[in-house]
Amino acid sequence: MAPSTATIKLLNTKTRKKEVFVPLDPQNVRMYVCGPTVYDRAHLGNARPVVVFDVLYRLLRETYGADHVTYARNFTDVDDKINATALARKEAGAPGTLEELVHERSDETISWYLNDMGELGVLEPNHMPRATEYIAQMITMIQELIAKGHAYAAEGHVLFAVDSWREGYGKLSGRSVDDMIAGARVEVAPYKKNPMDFVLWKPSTDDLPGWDSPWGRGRPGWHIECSAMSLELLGETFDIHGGGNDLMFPHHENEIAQSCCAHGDDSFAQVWLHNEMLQVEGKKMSKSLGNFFTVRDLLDQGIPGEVIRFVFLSTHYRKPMDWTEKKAKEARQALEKFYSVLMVPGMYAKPGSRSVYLDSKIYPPDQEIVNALADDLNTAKALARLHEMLKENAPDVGSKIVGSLVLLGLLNKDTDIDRLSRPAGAILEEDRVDLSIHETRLFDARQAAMQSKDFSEVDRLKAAYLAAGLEVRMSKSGVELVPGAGFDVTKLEGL
Ligand SMILES: Nc1ncnc2c1ncn2[C@@H]1O[C@H](COP(=O)(O)OP(=O)(O)OP(=O)(O)O)[C@@H](O)[C@H]1O
Ligand SMILES: [Zn+2]
Repeated sequence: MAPSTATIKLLNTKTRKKEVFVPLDPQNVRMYVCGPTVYDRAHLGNARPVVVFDVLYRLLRETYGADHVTYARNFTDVDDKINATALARKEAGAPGTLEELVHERSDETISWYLNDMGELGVLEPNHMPRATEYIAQMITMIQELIAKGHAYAAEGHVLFAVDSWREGYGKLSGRSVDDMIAGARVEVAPYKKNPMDFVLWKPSTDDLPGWDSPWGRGRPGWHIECSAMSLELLGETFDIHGGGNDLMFPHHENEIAQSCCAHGDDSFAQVWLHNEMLQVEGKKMSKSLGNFFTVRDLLDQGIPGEVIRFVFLSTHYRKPMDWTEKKAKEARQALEKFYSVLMVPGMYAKPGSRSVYLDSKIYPPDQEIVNALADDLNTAKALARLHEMLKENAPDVGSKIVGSLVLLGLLNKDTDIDRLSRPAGAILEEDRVDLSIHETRLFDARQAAMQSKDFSEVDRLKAAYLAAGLEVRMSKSGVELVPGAGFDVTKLEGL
């Protein structure tokens, strides 16, 4: 693809200025984004940075070429909350050691996360490191920090000595160490030399996950994970570091302190980008406040992922936003219009199918949309431009809409462009064929059960069909499966 030529400008939290983005190496533009702690389903707030940085990833790929961008987003799989879930399962009688249950919980949460984010049209990053796979690198970095006088061991812990880097600490978030100490109300652990010192390593109990280290069996602190993984995957310096603005202090401030002190210069990330929070009645949506709903909740209510993504894109990433039904409705209507432009069989839509030809053809996006994104990810402006394009009569406007929707992550080769305009539960010819297979299967199972008197397979199938939103009508002459409003054909897969 011929890369488009827009100059990218980004508002750098570090300098508080909108700056022209100049990559360290245009052949390999590198971005690191702090990923989730994998203890439970992602709530809608957690999805906001994922979508925001996916838009940036797509823009960078468009600008520098898809093979010239490296994006890493981690999974934090060392955490008390994961341990607590595993412990609860163990107490409820689940088989396996606590360590195995911890691993199982992380695996399960990661697969939910990737599925849910996939529904929002999010591309998978090039690297998705799990903290537990980089413990050796973390230990090495901690040893370097101790050797350089930036960290000290005490009572099985290792702490970063904030006093050793007063000149740099607090710059990102705009705080001075003295103010921070004055404002600190936390009870200070006796092994800390300074109340602001933070944990690099801490002891672990025998039944919980832990690793051998020069300071005894223990586990890493959260901040060192990102410093070690970004170093390993992207190098000492890289272009962009992102995350929600709730991470700016202390997490990102601490990452900077660790990395700059370990590397011995003040390089690390060139540009820091922070998204604002998704809110509920003026407060951050968060697990601890309990004011959350998950991405999966919305998908289960029949709100397509594209609609959720569209709602995110309608607000600039640096502004707080909330989720409302009105926004979802408007997003759905807008997408319906854009997709309807594409339903020209043989042109964009595959004949007799609901998806778009994207495998073989490349549609360049509209330049004004690229420009809007290049201007500190002005997604709202990009969407406004899409609306304008609907009114244009130019012969290539359809292909530009396709290209722009692809760039925005609102269209891919699997998108069912007809879905939004179909009434909920409406069944297409292709799906009917599937149902007749299932009807025959249930019928045969019942015939067999009459002989064997073992109805377990019949019960299993019936339960699965009900769960997929089908009404099961059984009579002597046959079986009929009737889709209800909540029918979800994907739930029949793998039966
Ligand atoms: N309400 C929100 N709006 C936008 N981003 C959020 C919100 N809540 C968390 N994030 C972001 O989600 C990502 C994952 O964060 P993390 O795993 O720490 O969240 P969590 O502990 O599950 O969430 P919570 O903040 O609800 O306790 C981070 O980049 C964080 O900034
Ligand atoms: Zn991080």
